[in-house]
Amino acid sequence: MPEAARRQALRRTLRRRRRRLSASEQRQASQALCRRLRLMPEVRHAHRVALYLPNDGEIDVTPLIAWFRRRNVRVYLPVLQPLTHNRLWFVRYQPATPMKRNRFGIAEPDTRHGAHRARRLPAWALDLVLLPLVGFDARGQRMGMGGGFYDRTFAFTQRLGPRPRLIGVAHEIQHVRELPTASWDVPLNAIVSDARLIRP
Ligand SMILES: Nc1nc2c(c(=O)[nH]1)N(C=O)[C@@H](CNc1ccc(C(=O)N[C@@H](CCC(=O)O)C(=O)O)cc1)CN2
Ligand SMILES: Nc1ncnc2c1ncn2[C@@H]1O[C@H](COP(=O)(O)OP(=O)(O)OP(=O)(O)O)[C@@H](O)[C@H]1O
Repeated sequence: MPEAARRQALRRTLRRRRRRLSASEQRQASQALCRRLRLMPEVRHAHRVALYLPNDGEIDVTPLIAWFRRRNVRVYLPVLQPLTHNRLWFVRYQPATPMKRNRFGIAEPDTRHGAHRARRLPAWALDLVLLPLVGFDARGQRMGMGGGFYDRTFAFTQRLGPRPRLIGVAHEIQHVRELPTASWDVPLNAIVSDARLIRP
C-alpha cells in the first residue's frame, strides 16, 4: 500500500477506536489525563493556554477550563481561518463568547462581524498549546486529523523567537508502535495520555 493510503487507513482505525469508548471510559480517561496535566510545570506556569473542544471521541480536556480560570489563566480555542483555509487562529474563550460551528461541525468562537479582533492572539504569544492527537508513538511522533492545520500554524516554532510549549494529548488506545515521520512535522515538547507522559 502506498504511504499516504497507509496513513489514511491508520487514521481511520484510530478515530474509530476512540469513538467506540463508552461514556464512563471517556470520563475516566479525561480525569486521569487532566490530573497528569495539572502536575506539569509547563501547565502550572502558563498564562495563555490554547486547548480544544472535544470532537470525534477526542479525549476531553475541558475540565481544565474552570481550573485555569480560577488561576487567572486565559483560555483560547482554535478557529479555522475563514480566508486561508489551512491555518488556525486562536481566540479567547469565556463563558459569554458567541460560538458557531465550523465546516467540520466543531464549535468555535464566532469570528463573523469582527467582534473577535480584540480577543485574538498570535500563535507565538501563547505559552501553552494542548494539541488533540489521532495517534502517537513512544518516540513522540504524532498524527493529527490530516488537515495539517497545527503543523502549518506552528511551523514557526522551528525558528528562533518566542514560541509556545506544545503538548499533544490523546487516549492511551491511540498509541501505535511506530508512526512514519514527515518533514513538516512540528516537534512536541511532550505527549500525555491517560496512562503515560512521553518526553521526546
Ligand atoms: N476538537 C478539535 N478541534 C479542532 C481540530 C481538532 O483536531 N480537534 N483541528 C485540528 O486540525 C482543527 C479542525 N480540523 C479538522 C480536520 C479534519 C476534520 C474531519 O473530520 N475531516 C473529515 C473530512 C470532512 C470534510 O472533508 O469535509 C474526515 O477526515 O473524515 C475535522 C477537523 C481545528 N479545531
Ligand atoms: N508547514 C507546512 N507547509 C505546507 N504544508 C504543510 C505544512 N505542514 C503540513 N502540511 C500539509 O498538510 C497535510 C497534512 O499533513 P499530515 O498528514 O502530517 O497531518 P497531521 O499529522 O494530521 O497534522 P495536523 O494535526 O496538523 O492536521 C500534508 O499533506 C502536508 O503537505
